[in-house]
Amino acid sequence: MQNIRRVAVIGGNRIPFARSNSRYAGASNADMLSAALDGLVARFGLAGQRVGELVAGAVLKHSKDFNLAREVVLGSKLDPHTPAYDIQQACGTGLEAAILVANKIALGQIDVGIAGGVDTTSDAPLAVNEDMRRTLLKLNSARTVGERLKIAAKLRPHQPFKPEIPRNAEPRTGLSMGEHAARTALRWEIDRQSQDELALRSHQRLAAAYDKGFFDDLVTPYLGLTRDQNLRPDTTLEKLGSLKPVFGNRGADAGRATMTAGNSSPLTDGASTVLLASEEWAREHQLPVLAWFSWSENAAVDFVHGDEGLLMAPAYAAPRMLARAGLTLQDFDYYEIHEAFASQVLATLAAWESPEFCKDRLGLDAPLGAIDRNKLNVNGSSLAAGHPFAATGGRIVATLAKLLAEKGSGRGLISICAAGGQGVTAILER
Ligand SMILES: CC(=O)CC(=O)SCCNC(=O)CCNC(=O)[C@H](O)C(C)(C)COP(=O)(O)OP(=O)(O)OC[C@H]1O[C@@H](n2cnc3c(N)ncnc32)[C@H](O)[C@@H]1OP(=O)(O)O
Repeated sequence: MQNIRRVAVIGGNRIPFARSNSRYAGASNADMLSAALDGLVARFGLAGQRVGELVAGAVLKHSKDFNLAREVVLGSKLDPHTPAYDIQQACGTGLEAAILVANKIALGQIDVGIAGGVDTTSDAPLAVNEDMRRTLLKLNSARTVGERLKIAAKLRPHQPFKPEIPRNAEPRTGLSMGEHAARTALRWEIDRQSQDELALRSHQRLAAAYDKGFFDDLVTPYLGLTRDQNLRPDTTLEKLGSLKPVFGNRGADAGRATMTAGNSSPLTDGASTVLLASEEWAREHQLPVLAWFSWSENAAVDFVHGDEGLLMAPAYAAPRMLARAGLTLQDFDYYEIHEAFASQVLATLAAWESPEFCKDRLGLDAPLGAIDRNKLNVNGSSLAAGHPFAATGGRIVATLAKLLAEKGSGRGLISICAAGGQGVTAILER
């Protein structure tokens, strides 16, 4: 085995994120990931090149897309000898793809790789119900007309018309991401005003970043969109405060519900890609390094049997990563905490500030403490940009790497909560 090598983030490219069932309603995962990849290939002169590996994923995937990443490579200008495969780690997919690529580069197994992610809730896979599915499979394998007629005769009239539509819910609890987050918001007493303020800042900061051209070399226009469609530069605290709660608004605690369409990330379509390489590869190709991909850590919580919140795993992952890296929570210039919900970000920060949580759950003598909120999601995050599940990690890695490059030095923490009670965290440095 070779020595561990430094891993460079060279850059990223994504398409503007669109509201679900809107501008990209006619586009597939393959269309959008291809658009993001084409932009990356063009920006970094990768046409005709064999890249070490392309790792990508989608949370909602059609069965026909069994290796979406490879299909997208074959449709791109990359050398078709570029190996590619799909992964799925819920909303952590894009970051996990970057970690996998980075680890192979670090170990000397590849010199350059691309991480990608894409999702569309507009073109979600829709399955027929279980009875129908099994009947159709039997019909497909029947050998004679007689056999087919026998199987078809068993079909009940309602069967074909009862599709199974994918829900944004946990299979083990039946609760949606938002309903789980609402419980966590109550547990951590996250108030409505703080959530709305976080949402407002996300919109204001994303709009300001677009205005000053920050995304000019990170986002390529697609299907008529030049900016993220969910971005509302003119939203106000009053408007956000007037929205009705949409999660946690049933049952005994309905009166304490705080989560609205304004302080929850919206259902979104979009794709992102990130180019990672060894230092030597970057030098040979005369491409500047934006930042170094230095640490990562995953965690999972038992939200089924225990009282840990579904989206609280990053609160465990980040401290473990800090311990391994020999850093404190305050040793950062930027914090990129994925805004699945404003309440999720605020609950994570509250946990790190809590002496009880840090002692009982993390086994620490003292709380991790507060962060400087001015360093949090400085160019906005998922509340404003939207959250096409698997594409969010790539958006964040590219944004943070460019922030570090512009600053010239420093360190940034990435934290992404994921369905299934998981969390993916990483550190970029320059
Ligand atoms: C999956 C993982 O692994 C981990 C994770 O990240 S968990 C997160 C996963 N994502 C989710 O769960 C998605 C959660 N979001 C949703 O389900 C939906 O977006 C939602 C239920 C919250 C809202 O859906 P919706 O009602 O269709 O939203 P939408 O119509 O856009 O907004 C409702 C209203 O609020 C208004 N609004 C929304 N945001 C606003 C803002 N920032 N400012 C002002 N008004 C706003 C809209 O204008 C709209 O007003 P009208 O009714 O007057 O038109």
